[in-house]
Amino acid sequence: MSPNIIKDEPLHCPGPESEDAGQSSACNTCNYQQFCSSNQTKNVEDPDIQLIKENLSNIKNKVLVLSGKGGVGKSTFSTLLSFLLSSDPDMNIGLLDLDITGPSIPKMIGSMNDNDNAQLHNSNNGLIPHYIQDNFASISIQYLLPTVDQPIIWKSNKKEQIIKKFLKDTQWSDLDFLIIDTPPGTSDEHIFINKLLNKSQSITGAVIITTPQEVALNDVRKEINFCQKVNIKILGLVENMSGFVCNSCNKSTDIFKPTTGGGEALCKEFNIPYWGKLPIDPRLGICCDQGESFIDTYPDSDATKNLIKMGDLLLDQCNY
Ligand SMILES: Nc1ncnc2c1ncn2[C@@H]1O[C@H](COP(=O)(O)OP(=O)(O)OP(=O)(O)O)[C@@H](O)[C@H]1O
Repeated sequence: MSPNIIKDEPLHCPGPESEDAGQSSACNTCNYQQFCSSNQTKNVEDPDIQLIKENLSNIKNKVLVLSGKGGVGKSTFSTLLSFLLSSDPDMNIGLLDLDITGPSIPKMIGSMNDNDNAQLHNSNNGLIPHYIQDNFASISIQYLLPTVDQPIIWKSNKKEQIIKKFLKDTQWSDLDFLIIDTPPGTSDEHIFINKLLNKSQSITGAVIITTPQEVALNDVRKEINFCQKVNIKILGLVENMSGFVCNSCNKSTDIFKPTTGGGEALCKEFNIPYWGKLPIDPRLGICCDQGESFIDTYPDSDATKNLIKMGDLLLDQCNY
C-alpha cells in the first residue's frame, strides 16, 4: 500500500512520512494508524521533493518568519524586511505568503486592492509571481482567488497541495532571499514547509516574532522547541510592539508593563540571537493598510532605524 492512497485522513494528519506518523493525537482515530506507525512509510521519497529542489535551486537563502501567537506582527515584519532588503537594487527578493487561510501580504505590499480579482498568472511554465518592483516579487493564495473576501476553508491535504504548488511551480528569478511569512503556531503549514523544504534543500533559518506580553512569550517557547526539533536554525528573535513612541513628544511608554524586555531574556535563556525591538507606531499600520513601504515613507523613525540593524544582522548571518 502506498501512502498516496490514504484517503479521509484526520484534520491534523501529520502525514505518512512525518516523524510523528501514526503517533500524533490525530492518529488515534485514523484507520491507517497501524500502517503509519510501521516504518514502511518513512523511507518513501515524495517525487515532488526533487521537483521542488530543482525549482528552488536559484534561491540563495530561505528565511521563515514564525511566531507562537497570532497577530503579533509576522506579516508586518515580513513585509518590512522584504521592502528593506529590496531597497538595495543589487538584491533580489521573493516574499512567499504561506498563510493559506488568512493571507494579508498582497494588501500590505500594495499588490492588491480590496476590489481586485486574481492577478497571478498561471502559465504553462508555472506560476508567475507578482512583481512589486523589478527586484521584489511575491506569491500568495490571495492571487489565485476570484475575490478578496472569499473565505478559505481547507483540510490539511489541500493546504499541502497548494504549498507544494507554490514551491514546485513558482517561476522565481535568481533570488538572494525568499522570505516566508507563516501562520501562527506550529500548524499544518509549518509541518508541510519543513517536510518539503528541509528535505529538498534546507531552510536557512527562522526569525521569531513576539510581543513583550507573557502570554506571547510563553508561546514562543513552543516555537523555539519546534525549530530545535526539526533542526531549523533560529537566526534571531524580534520583540515587536515593544513600547509606544509618541510622534509628537517622542516620549516612550511601555504599553505591556512590566514585561517589556522579555524577548531579550528569552534569547539569553535559549542562547539565540536577539535582534532587538520594534515600537508600536500607528503610522506602520497605516502604511501596511495602504500597501506603502514604511521604510521609504518614514526613514528617520525608530522603527526604521531598528529594522535596518535587523537587516544588517540577517545579512551578516547569511555572509553578505
Ligand atoms: N510595530 C507595530 N506598530 C503598529 N502596528 C503594528 C505593529 N506591528 C503590527 N502592527 C499591526 O498589528 C496587526 C497585526 O499585525 P500582523 O498582521 O502583521 O500580525 P500577524 O502575526 O501576521 O497576524 P496573523 O497571526 O493573523 O497572521 C496589524 O494591524 C498591523 O498593522
